[in-house]
Amino acid sequence: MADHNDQNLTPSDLLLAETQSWNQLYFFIEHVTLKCALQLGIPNAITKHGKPMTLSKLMSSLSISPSKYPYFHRLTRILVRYGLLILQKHEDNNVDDGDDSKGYYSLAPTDRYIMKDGPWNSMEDQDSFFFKAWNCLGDWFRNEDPSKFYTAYGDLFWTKLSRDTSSGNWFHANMARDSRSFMNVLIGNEFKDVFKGLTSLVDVGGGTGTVAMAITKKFPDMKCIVLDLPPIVANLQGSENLEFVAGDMFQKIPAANAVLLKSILHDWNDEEFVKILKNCKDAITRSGKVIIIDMVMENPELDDEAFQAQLFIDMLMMVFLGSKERNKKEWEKLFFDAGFTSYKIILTLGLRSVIELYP
Ligand SMILES: C[S@@+](CC[C@H](N)C(=O)[O-])C[C@H]1O[C@@H](n2cnc3c(N)ncnc32)[C@H](O)[C@@H]1O
Ligand SMILES: O=c1cc(-c2ccc(O)cc2)oc2c(O)c(O)ccc12
Repeated sequence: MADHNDQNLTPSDLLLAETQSWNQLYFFIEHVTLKCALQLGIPNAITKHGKPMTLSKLMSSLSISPSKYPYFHRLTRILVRYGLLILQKHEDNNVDDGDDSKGYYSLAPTDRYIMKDGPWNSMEDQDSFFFKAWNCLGDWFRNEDPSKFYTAYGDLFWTKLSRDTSSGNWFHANMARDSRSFMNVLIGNEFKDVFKGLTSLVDVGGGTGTVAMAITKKFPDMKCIVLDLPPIVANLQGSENLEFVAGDMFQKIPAANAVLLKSILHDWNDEEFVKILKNCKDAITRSGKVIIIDMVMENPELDDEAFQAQLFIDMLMMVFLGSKERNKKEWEKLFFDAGFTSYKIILTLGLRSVIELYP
């Protein structure tokens, strides 16, 4: 007797549903195997070796006993499936011995971003902090807390970071890596026009200054201020054209030609968003502008893989901050609610867009 749920499914539907349910229920294994690769040091071992390496050489470089070969090749097999590793088969690969793992393993191009020095890969040392907030997400939909992070910690994200030095350092180090990577693309070619002609700029929520340092290096005549919370900038040393200012963007933003907001507005709800932008409007000159670097959801320029990444980060915003990523219509409404008259989406670089906002 077919289960009542199956009665409308054909046999092939049932078999497809089985495959889909395994993939949906066990999708987390991609994350587990990536973390395992990081934990074992596979990317660094291959990078250090300097060229593709056989499985046995990889195992010995990782001090993994040959007795684990029957298991280790299954880990590398799934890492190849996920596109984290590339397997180049031996020319004379003797497929008769059934060992399809023979060949040379190298890192996929994306790994150099994810594994070696990309942002957000040092979750190892923040396993509990980062992943605890994700557990039992359903609980949050049944309570009145502002975010799942609050449900997990009894603290808002920024409050917790300012109180917990190691998590705060982990977070700001990752934001700095994200900024270094993004600014290399933005300033490294013709997109530097965004900052052209500016004599002063305030990087609001500029963290430890990675973006501001990149800008002042490229534009030495520009005076840059990094505004961030006291615990973040307290011990940071500025330079001739870079100053760290402790403050609260909800209170006041120092005056300048332009204000930069990178990965800021997606941290806040609509009311807070408008408050920040109103303070930005008060800070810039009439001929000035606000430069926003953030995601524009449902961006037709982006492919499905990028859209999925944006959905992940939107979930991240919901879980950690109770905030959201916004589509073009949502951005535009809040720009006008904050009293700005016009804006331009200058360009899209990967997941994020550069938007200029005019008073
Ligand atoms: C997601 S991080 C972005 C950092 C940096 N803009 C970047 O993209 O790398 C958000 C920043 O906003 C800062 N922040 C949070 N609340 C703030 C406030 N009330 N006033 C100023 N900065 C604040 C945080 O300390 C953090 O550095
Ligand atoms: O954990 C994050 C990650 C981001 C992030 C990652 C990649 C992007 O292309 C954009 C943003 O941003 C965060 C953020 O703004 C925040 O306040 C907390 C956590 C994260």
